[in-house]
Amino acid sequence: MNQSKEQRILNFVLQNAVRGDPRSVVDTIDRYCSQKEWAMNVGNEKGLILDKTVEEASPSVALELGSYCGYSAVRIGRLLKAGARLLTVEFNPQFAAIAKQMIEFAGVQDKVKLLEGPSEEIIPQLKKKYEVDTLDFVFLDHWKDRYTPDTILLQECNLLRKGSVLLADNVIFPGAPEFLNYVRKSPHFQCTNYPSHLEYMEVEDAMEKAVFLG
Ligand SMILES: O=C(NCCc1nnc(-c2ccc3[nH]cnc3c2)[nH]1)c1cc(-c2ccc(F)cc2)cc(O)c1O
Ligand SMILES: [Mg+2]
Repeated sequence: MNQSKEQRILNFVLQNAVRGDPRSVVDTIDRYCSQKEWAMNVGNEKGLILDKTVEEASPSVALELGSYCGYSAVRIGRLLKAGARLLTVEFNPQFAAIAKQMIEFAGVQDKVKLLEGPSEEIIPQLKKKYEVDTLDFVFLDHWKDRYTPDTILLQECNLLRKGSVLLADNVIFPGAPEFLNYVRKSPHFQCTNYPSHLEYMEVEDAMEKAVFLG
């Protein structure tokens, strides 16, 4: 049975990156996806915006929606301070299996935990089952039509506190117009747009930061 693209990306990392070195895993995925097969990792250009936002937020507890191959989980995990943790949600079992191996190879498995299931099921479990009080940082990179309902769900579950930082990928391409409209109109969010490009392409894209005001 021929391999999936995600399996090919993982194999390329296992053969070409340095085990335990998150930077080499991220760079190796970017090399493969820019030279051989495009894939929907956040990429290095938007990845630098992600890095800066994570460093500024310096989260103790972070959530990622949409693990895919684990590229941004590794990217975020490498920046977390001692004792901090990232919970990353993936509902596609094939993607989850790849992401888990990517996270372990990169050596960030002590900081990053992959939760398998739909975000609408996992988010309401975060407090009780995963011992989360509030989230300091949320990276939205899953299905674009889930950004708004999940942002509302995070509020309903009291998972955001004054200063919680949401960062959303792809608000231009593929686009998340409803989410932009929601957070920019809401008195509970302070928004900033970061123009960029679609990963590995010269197509316009952007990330949106929305800080919860309480
Ligand atoms: O669909 C995307 N990302 C989402 C994957 C995912 N990985 N996991 C989930 C999940 C996780 C928990 C969930 N719970 C409920 N739905 C869920 C969906 N979704 C995506 C697509 C593109 C893209 C650009 C240009 C094209 F021509 C085609 C595609 C670019 C990007 O940067 C993306 O992030
Ligand atoms: Mg994305």
